[in-house]
Amino acid sequence: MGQKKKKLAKGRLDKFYYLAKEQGYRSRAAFKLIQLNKKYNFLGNAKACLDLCAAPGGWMQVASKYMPVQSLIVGVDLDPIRQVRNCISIADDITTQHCRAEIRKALKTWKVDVCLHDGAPNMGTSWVQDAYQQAELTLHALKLATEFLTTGGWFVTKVFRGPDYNSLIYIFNKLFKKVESTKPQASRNVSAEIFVVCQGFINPKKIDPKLLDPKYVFKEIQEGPKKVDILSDKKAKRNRQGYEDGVNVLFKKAFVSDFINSTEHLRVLSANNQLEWDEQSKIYLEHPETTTEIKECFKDLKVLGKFDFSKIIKWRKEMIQYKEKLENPNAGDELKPEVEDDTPKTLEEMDRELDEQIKQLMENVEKKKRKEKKKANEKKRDLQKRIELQMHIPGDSIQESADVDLFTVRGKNQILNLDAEATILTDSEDDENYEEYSDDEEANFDKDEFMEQQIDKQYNDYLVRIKNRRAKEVEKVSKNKVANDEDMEDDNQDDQQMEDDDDEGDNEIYKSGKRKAASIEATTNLWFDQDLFGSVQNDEENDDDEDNQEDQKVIQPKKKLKLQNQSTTTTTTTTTSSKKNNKKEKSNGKYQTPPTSMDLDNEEDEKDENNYDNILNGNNFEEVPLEKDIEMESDDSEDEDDKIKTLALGQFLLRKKTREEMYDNTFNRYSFADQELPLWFTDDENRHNKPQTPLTKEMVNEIRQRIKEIDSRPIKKIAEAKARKKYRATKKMEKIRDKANSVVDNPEMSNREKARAIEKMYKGQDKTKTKNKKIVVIAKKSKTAGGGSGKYKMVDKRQKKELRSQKAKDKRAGIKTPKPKPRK
Ligand SMILES: C[S@@+](CC[C@H](N)C(=O)[O-])C[C@H]1O[C@@H](n2cnc3c(N)ncnc32)[C@H](O)[C@@H]1O
Repeated sequence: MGQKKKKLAKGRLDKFYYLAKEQGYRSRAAFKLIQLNKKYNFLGNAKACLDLCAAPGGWMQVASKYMPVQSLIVGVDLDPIRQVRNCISIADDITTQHCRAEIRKALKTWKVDVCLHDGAPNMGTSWVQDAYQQAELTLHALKLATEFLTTGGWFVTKVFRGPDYNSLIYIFNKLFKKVESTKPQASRNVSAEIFVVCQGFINPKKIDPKLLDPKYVFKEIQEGPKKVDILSDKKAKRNRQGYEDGVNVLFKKAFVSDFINSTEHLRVLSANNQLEWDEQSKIYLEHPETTTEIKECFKDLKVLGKFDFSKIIKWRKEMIQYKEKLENPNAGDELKPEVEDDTPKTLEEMDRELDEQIKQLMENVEKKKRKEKKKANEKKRDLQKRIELQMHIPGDSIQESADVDLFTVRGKNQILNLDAEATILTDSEDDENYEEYSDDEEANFDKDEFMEQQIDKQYNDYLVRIKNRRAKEVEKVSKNKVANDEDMEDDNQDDQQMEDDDDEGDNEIYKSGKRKAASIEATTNLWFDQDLFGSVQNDEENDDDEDNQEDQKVIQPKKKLKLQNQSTTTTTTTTTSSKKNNKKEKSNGKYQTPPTSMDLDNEEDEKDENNYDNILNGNNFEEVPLEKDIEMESDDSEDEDDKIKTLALGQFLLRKKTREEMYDNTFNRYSFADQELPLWFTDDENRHNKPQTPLTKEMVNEIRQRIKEIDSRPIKKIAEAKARKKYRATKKMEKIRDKANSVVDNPEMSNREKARAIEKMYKGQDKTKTKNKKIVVIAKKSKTAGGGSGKYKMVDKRQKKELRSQKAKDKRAGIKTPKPKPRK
């Protein structure tokens, strides 16, 4: 059990272990030989191979696989080797003479091209002892190799990097032309093993036995290789290959206290194989962090991974703190006063602190304000949406009016307390709202109010100027024309209205009240102008219409009409209003549809002038078309163009982004006719506020084209029938093709017969050809048909019958009937 654990700890079950299992190799060592052979290819041409220390036979399996068939492979090991295909195995100690004789027996007169050695003596005594035993075993293997290797043969051996490594390399170089040390991938990095590939066995006639005597060679080498001059090779090359001495060569250990106290603790970890618990470090053993895992890790540092090292390093940190605590138990308490600094603060510092606190508070207040503002905005947006979704009727809720107030432009009346409403401000909820504003904001309102006053004054002046000009023109006309009573009356009314206007201009309270009333009405109208209320409105209007049928004209407040125009901006559906209707309205000349197209631009000025006239005349009324007309028009079904426009607009509703864009575009801050707007602004707004539909000519054309395509499609049943017909035809053709193929493949038929048969099959399939109907002329009795002069076939019922019976008779008798000649 313990051994198994050790194996797992060293991570022995690596990829080569699994690969060996998968590929049926008896040991993972097989891959070492595979890799060595891949590099040097010593097995490819070898006819005989001697594998020393071969159990359990992994290398033998590889040799058998890579060497040519029927080559000789002999494996020797202390342990018996299970039979490997085409291999001879010997169980013996390679250091003995008996083994030598056994090998000789197995090889007979043969010499081997390759001698392999992967021997590992029983380890576990001490590192130095193990290394020596390994070197000794290698030398024994070399001895056998020199005996059984053919000239130019290969000797591949495992060597442990240790003090005797260089001695071995020295000997190899004496006996082989080329010696190379290599470490195949399959050999673990943590292992001190290395493979030496010696190629080109020199096969000297006489080899000094001392060269292969371990005790002598290793001793002599340590004392100085120059003394060993067995082969009188004076130029002994110094081998620079292999691993440096000192690195992974010797088993090194250090004390745990060294690791903890050293400033180069990482170097201590990397340079040693083990950390030992000395007297000094025993204090750490009591610490709860010194787990058995940590202790195990210290036993073999070379097998540790990154995670283990990080654990050890963490442990070291804790131990240092622990040590400091042990050495100076009051260290923690001494630190406390430094943390809680009770030194009195200077005035400056206190000031700074206060400033910071104030700043923080201010920021919080600002944040709160912003949040409230945002909330109110959201509320308003929500309300607008609710109105849009017809979930809410403006003016119904008290809450809503408060919100609207908060976001409407504050008229001067509210601020200056000039009108009745303004006086109420002092005790109303508006007052509370007003108090929310800071001094700066109040100053801003004062400025705004002043500016508004100025603008209103200028605008009134402008109106007076226009009024005067108009009056002069009227005067001129009246001089040239014969003034009738009606005109006179109108003028008088105009004058009266002008006077009234003037009065109103002076009386802001009156004006504002009137405007407000108009605005409320406008808002109501705007709401009920939506399509949803169309029928209701029409019904009502219808009723009115009945009352006013005789007059043929109805008079509506001017603002209502204007806001009806505005309402087109808030509802997209109004854009689909009938083109026909527009035409009718235009022809009517009394009412114009809301400015839905650019064509109306030219007419706008004229219209505006009329509006101004109305304002000047104090009418505030405008002629509108008959309600009857509107009703009739609205009853008409939508024509093609409107359908197309609706469809095109509908496309914008499909995507969230375009839908919301369109939705947003229909709103502006004046959509609901904010109260207390300056007159000049509302006038201007009415003139320019036009619905902006995102439709383009291309889009409309595209939809039109699409509808055309849909219209041109056949009805479903016909299309299905056609498809069925086509399907049947294709099936039939497929069948014929199969038959034709079988005909083509038929070896018993001649080409001509094949062609004829295929032609017959395809005959009648071409539906494009019209059938030539045979014209049969049946002459009645002796009469000739048609009386034509050309050849024709006479068909006589009796003759036909006779001919048929004659044919049958002839057939039975085996006579070929001649064709009857046509009668002329
Ligand atoms: C690492 S194993 C060899 C694995 C082998 N190359 C393979 O691929 O299966 C080392 C072998 O050397 C053998 N060995 C050690 N000392 C030996 C000796 N003096 N004579 C023969 N075999 C020996 C051990 O019995 C062991 O089976």
